[in-house]
Amino acid sequence: MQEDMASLKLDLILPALRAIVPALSASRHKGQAGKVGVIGGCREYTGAPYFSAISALKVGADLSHVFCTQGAGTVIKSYSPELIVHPILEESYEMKKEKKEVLDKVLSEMRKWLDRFDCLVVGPGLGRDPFLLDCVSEIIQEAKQKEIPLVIDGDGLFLITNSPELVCGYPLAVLTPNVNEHKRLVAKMTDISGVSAAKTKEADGNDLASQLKELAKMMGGPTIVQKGKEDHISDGVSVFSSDFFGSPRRCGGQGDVLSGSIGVFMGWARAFFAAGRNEGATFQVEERLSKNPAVVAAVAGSLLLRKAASNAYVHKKRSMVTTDIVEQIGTSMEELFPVGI
Ligand SMILES: NC(=O)C1=CN([C@@H]2O[C@H](COP(=O)(O)OP(=O)(O)OC[C@H]3O[C@@H](n4cnc5c(N)ncnc54)[C@H](OP(=O)(O)O)[C@@H]3O)[C@@H](O)[C@H]2O)[C@@H](O)CC1
Ligand SMILES: Nc1ncnc2c1ncn2[C@@H]1O[C@H](COP(=O)(O)OP(=O)(O)OP(=O)(O)O)[C@@H](O)[C@H]1O
Ligand SMILES: [Mg+2]
Repeated sequence: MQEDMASLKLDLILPALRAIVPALSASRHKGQAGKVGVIGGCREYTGAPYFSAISALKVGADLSHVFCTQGAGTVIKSYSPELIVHPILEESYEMKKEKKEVLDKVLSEMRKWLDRFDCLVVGPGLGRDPFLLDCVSEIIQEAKQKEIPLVIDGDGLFLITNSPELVCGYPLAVLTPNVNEHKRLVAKMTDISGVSAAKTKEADGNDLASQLKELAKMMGGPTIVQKGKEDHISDGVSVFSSDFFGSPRRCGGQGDVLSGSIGVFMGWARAFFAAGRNEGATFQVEERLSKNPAVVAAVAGSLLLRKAASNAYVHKKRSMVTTDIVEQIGTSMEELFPVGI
């Protein structure tokens, strides 16, 4: 383990994490517990944006939207009546109008909603169509101007690996790379920074955790959750490892549950910090838990996903799939963040 990496103790961090979760109360209106937008869903992938968006609702957001392509829209709607689905994106192969016209239309549709979101999750099942990614780059830039938090996952990481300037310097971004995505990001950033060939070679090695803080520093703002057997989380200042619970099943889609969950915690943590409530006694319990809301949200999301995966595994063992994890989010939330505390 890296020297300055803090291994979090559950009993010490739980009071602080519980403090950011809003109370349930009849005096709160719809939307106050969170509105999340997921940008993803294309010809190939409809499961990933669904997992991310439905997880956001089950963690406790009031509204969860998906922005996807036409073809994916009907499919995602059929998975769940809970999601608000906007089939506004277009891939090159299905485009019948000029690119500029389509881009303007996508942006004008997106602008109707953008201000309302507490967080945008960009990338689960987005695909890699170049035109679609150009549209998403524009959306990211508008979201940044409005200071909307971003969780970047899946093909969103492919996009920002090719164009890191989209998120470098933006502290309201959380990047959630898996091992492959992390290696690609390290290679790109070391290349840009002119780090020596020897260092770049390190990016191919297994010691990814030790590169994490350096990577986060190079990106100068975003918090990075490097997913794996343990999740390592860094904003370039602190590095935490989250090795709570988890399961030995590696079915696809667990990262999508994580991204949607972090999206909700990000909105909650930001509101909590903005109100200055992190200065209170509860939040001092674990001094080492960061004062950066993005890090707090990442730690909470990782803890929850790993708890839900562990619970699902107890019931389903080898047949456990991501739908089983989604079903366990409610129980896991209640075990970690009981209503009424
Ligand atoms: N149901 C759905 O709709 C889902 C859709 N999804 C969406 O798919 C899109 C692409 O995402 P991705 O994760 O498949 O792409 P990427 O990271 O390039 O991995 C590709 C290959 O790399 C390998 N590999 C992966 N992890 C590794 C590891 N830890 N250690 C070592 N190797 C590892 C492994 O290769 P293999 O073992 O097959 O050779 C893997 O197959 C993205 O939009 C995402 O959101 C998913 O969310 C799942 C559910
Ligand atoms: N070897 C492991 N042991 C225990 N938990 C793991 C392991 N690998 C990943 N996880 C958990 O699963 C989560 C998702 O990580 P994973 O590497 O599967 O992401 P991903 O490839 O992006 O997933 P997805 O299939 O959704 O795209 C991590 O946050 C981590 O908590
Ligand atoms: Mg993924």
